[in-house]
Amino acid sequence: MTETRADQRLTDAAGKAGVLTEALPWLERFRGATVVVKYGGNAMTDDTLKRAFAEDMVFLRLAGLRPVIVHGGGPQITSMLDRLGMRGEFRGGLRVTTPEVMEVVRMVLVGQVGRELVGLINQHGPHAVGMSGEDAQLLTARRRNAVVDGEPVDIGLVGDVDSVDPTAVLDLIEAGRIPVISTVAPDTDGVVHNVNADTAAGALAAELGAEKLVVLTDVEGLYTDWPDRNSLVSSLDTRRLRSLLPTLASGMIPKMEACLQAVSGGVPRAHVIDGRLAHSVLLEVFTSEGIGTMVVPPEPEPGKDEN
Ligand SMILES: Nc1ncnc2c1ncn2[C@@H]1O[C@H](COP(=O)(O)OP(=O)(O)O)[C@@H](O)[C@H]1O
Ligand SMILES: CC(=O)N[C@@H](CCC(=O)OP(=O)(O)O)C(=O)O
Repeated sequence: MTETRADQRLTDAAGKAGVLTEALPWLERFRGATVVVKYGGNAMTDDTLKRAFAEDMVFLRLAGLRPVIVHGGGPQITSMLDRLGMRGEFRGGLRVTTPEVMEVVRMVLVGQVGRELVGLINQHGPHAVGMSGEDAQLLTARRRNAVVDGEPVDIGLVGDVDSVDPTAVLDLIEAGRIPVISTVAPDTDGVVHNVNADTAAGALAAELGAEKLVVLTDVEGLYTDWPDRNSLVSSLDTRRLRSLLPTLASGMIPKMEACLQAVSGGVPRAHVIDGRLAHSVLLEVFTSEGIGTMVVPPEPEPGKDEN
């Protein structure tokens, strides 16, 4: 029997309704939940993708969730350093940050990348407010002692998160806003440090008691044997992640450390997803299958209480 145009319309309509009804249990479950979304610089190279990301954040907010965005901007910083004739270098996935590089990092993250995201979201209404780790003592940094290949290395003004004061973020969330956070932060002496955005997102998700941490990047998820494309892992617990961490390379290190910190700090799930796919956040949050790699707490062993 041949399918008529009317049959086709009915099939399409049923498919669309199916997408919406599949979202219903997740809408119920995540209503009021805080979701920290880390938007990596490598996933924001395309204007269409950036607009889709902004739509997703507004969608989450209007669906009753409480999105908090922590953005990166590594490639954007590198491109500005190039334009200024300055040399950039990474050690162990972190940028070596001299005082001169720090000025560029702050200018690009706060003044360029953060502003652009706020602007894109606010094309849909007065939702987004930008802030940096410097605002209202949101983040206090502690200089990071990096170790690469077992050797201590000086990577300059790179900070770990020493403390988080989430008051200003909570105020914005309560007011119905979407905080958009740039990850530069002063130490206790007021010296501004460059904090990796994954690191900051992990710490913030734990401190806010988020329901989820979602990290958008430019790869499908975590490959246990990178770059073997057959080694993509859809779910792993923190115990397995801890044992994998020493084998990971470059940008994946801070990302998976952030997932580990968030889940160990009480966040039930952390996800690394492909930001090159338009609306990947909606697919992760509102579909039963989800996408990317999910990190969860380990099943408790009998008689043990461990994260
Ligand atoms: N085990 C791994 N699984 C997935 N990606 C990996 C792995 N090891 C290294 N990578 C690299 O890490 C990159 C993501 O990190 P990064 O470039 O810092 O992204 P972002 O700008 O989103 O923070 C991937 O594009 C990939 O090239
Ligand atoms: C210390 C450190 O490496 N800081 C990062 C901050 C930006 C960032 O994390 O950007 P992505 O998320 O796009 O990688 C940097 O200077 O590139």
